[in-house]
Amino acid sequence: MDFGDLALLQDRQGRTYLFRLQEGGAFHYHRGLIRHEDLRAAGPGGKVVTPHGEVFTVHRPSLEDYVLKMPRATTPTYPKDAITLCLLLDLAPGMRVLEAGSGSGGLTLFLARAVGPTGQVYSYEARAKHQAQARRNLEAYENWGNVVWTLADLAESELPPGFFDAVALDMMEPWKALPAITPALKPDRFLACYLPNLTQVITLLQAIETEQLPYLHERTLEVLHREWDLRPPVAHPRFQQVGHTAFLVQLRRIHTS
Ligand SMILES: C[S@@+](CC[C@H](N)C(=O)[O-])C[C@H]1O[C@@H](n2cnc3c(N)ncnc32)[C@H](O)[C@@H]1O
Repeated sequence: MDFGDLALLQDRQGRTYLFRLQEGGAFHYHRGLIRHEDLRAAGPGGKVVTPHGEVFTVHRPSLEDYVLKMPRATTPTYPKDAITLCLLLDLAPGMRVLEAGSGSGGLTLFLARAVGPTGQVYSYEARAKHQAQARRNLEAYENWGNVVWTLADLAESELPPGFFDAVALDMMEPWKALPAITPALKPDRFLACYLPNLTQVITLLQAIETEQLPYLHERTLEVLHREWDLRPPVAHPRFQQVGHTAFLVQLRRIHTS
């Protein structure tokens, strides 16, 4: 861990602080100051103690840490959902995955890691400001050199036929983009949508039925993590939990009859 690297500090209560180490820099805490030089010396997995005796552990931020704390243009796909989308899309190294919208780049980071340097993420975004933030976030954390950014409305875009192994949609009205996307997705491969509202899920499924689009609705699910507070003799579910984030809809492309 060196100057210029991202560091995550964690206090004894589990609160975390994300920042970049700078030569001459300092982390200002209400109970004392910690020099970045001391964090560099402690290294990942090490400990530092403030002049007031406050103990922090030093870490490299995981992808989950980073996405939850990175600067935002829009709310990123929640990490528990992003990793489940990779499962629902059956992603593997070397695959080509289409994504919209880029938003803050949270899901892009997970997709890029899943398909790896031999794969490619084609990330579409309609708003320049959002795309710029997504690009900055990817650059700031991890760049496999495998993301192609396109500033365009996906519903209006021309896509190469039978080109993508998977499609991930985190956008308000994904059904509007299905006519453009469908010929571009390989048969028997997956399209998954991240939809906060059940009304969106219903509209999506109705559009598939009324427009007779070639998809099987495999499943719709929610990802629920129930965290526990374990400090014996205290041992119970945490009083504050992440509640609803979104519904994940898994569709499988079939042949047109
Ligand atoms: C909730 S955000 C996506 C967040 C992103 N998944 C992340 O993890 O940071 C939705 C984004 O979709 C974009 N969007 C909506 N409709 C679109 C379309 N038809 N084509 C391209 N982008 C679109 C919006 O501008 C917005 O930035």
